[in-house]
Amino acid sequence: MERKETETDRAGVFTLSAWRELLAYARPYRGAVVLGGALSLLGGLTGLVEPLVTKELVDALERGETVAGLLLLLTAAVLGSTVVNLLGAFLLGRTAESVVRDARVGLIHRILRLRVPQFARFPPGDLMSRVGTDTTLLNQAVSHALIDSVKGALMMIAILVVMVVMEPVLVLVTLGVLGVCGVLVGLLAPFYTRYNVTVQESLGDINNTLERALGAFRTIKATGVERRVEAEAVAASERAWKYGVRLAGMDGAMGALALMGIHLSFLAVLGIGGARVASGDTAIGTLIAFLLYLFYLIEPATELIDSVARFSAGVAAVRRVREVQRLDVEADGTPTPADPAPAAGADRCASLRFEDVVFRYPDTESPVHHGVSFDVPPGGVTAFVGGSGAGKSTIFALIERFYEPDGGRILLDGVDLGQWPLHRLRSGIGYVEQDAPVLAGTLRENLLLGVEHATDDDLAGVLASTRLDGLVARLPDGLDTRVGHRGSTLSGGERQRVAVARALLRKPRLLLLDEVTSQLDAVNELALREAIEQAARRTTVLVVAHRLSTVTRADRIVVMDAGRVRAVGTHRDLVESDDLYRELAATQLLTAQ
Ligand SMILES: Nc1ncnc2c1ncn2[C@@H]1O[C@H](COP(=O)(O)OP(=O)(O)OP(=O)(O)O)[C@@H](O)[C@H]1O
Repeated sequence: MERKETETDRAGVFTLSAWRELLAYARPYRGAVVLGGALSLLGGLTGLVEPLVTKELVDALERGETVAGLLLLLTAAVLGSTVVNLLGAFLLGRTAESVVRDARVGLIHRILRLRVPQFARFPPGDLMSRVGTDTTLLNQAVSHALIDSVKGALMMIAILVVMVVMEPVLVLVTLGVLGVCGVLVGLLAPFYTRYNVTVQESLGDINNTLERALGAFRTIKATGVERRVEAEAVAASERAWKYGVRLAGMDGAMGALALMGIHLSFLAVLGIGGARVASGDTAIGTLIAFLLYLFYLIEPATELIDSVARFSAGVAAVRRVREVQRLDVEADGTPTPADPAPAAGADRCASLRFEDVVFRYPDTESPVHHGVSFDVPPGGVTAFVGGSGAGKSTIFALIERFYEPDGGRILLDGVDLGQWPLHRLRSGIGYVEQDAPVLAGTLRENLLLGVEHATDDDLAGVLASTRLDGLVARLPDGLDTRVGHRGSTLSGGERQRVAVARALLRKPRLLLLDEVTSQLDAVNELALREAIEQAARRTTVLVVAHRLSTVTRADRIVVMDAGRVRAVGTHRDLVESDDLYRELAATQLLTAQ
């Protein structure tokens, strides 16, 4: 599968700006981060008292003194550091979870409000993996990379300071050995980053492949391409496995290097320190305490190395999350509770006017509309007919403001569409898309989508007019029957009628119906046509239809041809005046009505 070049590919991952982006996520929680970090540090520092007390204890034993007080102090230090560590870890863990929640909430908010052209840039599977997997990696980056690296570095500094105070010569020995291991880890780090990015991209590829296939499950089966889809997903899984294994190897190597460094330092300190004890330059208690501190370095050193790993995974995730957050969203597409009630006159039929509208879809060569003009007075049925690709559905997409025209004007009730608050505009429109989508859930949920306030009488009336009442009576749980993924347990015609019923329940001022009778039998088509004509008494209805039989009774018919309005009139007018329409009528209706 072809993969788009992402910002992550172009920018590399170990950049300063990546750190800044991570910090930006943690900024709202800086209080908690500082307190949690301070507690963790304090816990670590409290633990550092233990070797010092141990040294005192050994010295006291050597001098034959009583050690009960020191033992009590030691116990208090252990308990104190445990409690403080626990509090710190909880606070930091909670912060990391909060950062993930914020990122998810932000992404969900943004994705649902994306402008339609922006949404088309990302496959849904990719967007979902950004909300799910990438935000989880963010947790790792914040809790491990950001916090643990700072904490680990501070702890190491604190421990080294204590060690310098105790025995500077042995610190030099320790740093020499640890330095060599640190350089080796540094050499491995870029590989770790690269492997991590590949694993994440491969996971995204699996998601995309499956999402594409599961979205058209029956087509995949009917065309027999299960093996090909499987091969694509398996190839991506293999790639994730291959690089995952390399990462596991790197993880092991980096951890082993850190441990080896500590152990080699231990041996070097034991050798050189032992000689210094023998020569009387160092007390035995000091050497024991020093060696204990050396082992205390294991935790912060491992934390630091772990942060490198988590950070490299997290930065790519941050960038993928940010890519979505930078996309354009609609300013006011959804109503808020504070929005005022609909304006006076909102129950009137809408009037519509297209004035010389020019429109080209983003990233396409030529316009779809080359100066489309027509007038629709309030009420009645206006039908759009014309060849496939003439630009009929695009008219509806422009009315809903999924796209903005490149030229000309569209006026609703005499007001330019751009002047309408988006949610106010859409709340007055009932729109049924060409493939009449039905969502997973119950029939009732589908019908009441966006019209939760509809009364039982409204519902019963609409069910009767769309002839869905018979279906509801047959279903085991009536309106509460689940309709499957994308309404898969309904027939095509039933799905169309559910979509129309949902639009009618909105009691719209403008009803846009795109090919809503294509899958209906003659009886249901006639019934739906009557329901639409009834609705046209209180609503302005626009329909796109391929079958002329469905629109011959329309109040006006707009004939479109290659992005232009060719003629407008009633069926009778057009049969007389327009060649293309007459031809369509002759082939479809056989006899002009
Ligand atoms: N999102 C899109 N991006 C790019 N081009 C598009 C997009 N949607 C439609 N088009 C193109 O715009 C042209 C007009 O499409 P439109 O859906 O408006 O035609 P139509 O008259 O409704 O056709 P049909 O009767 O087949 O549904 C077509 O050539 C189509 O390929």
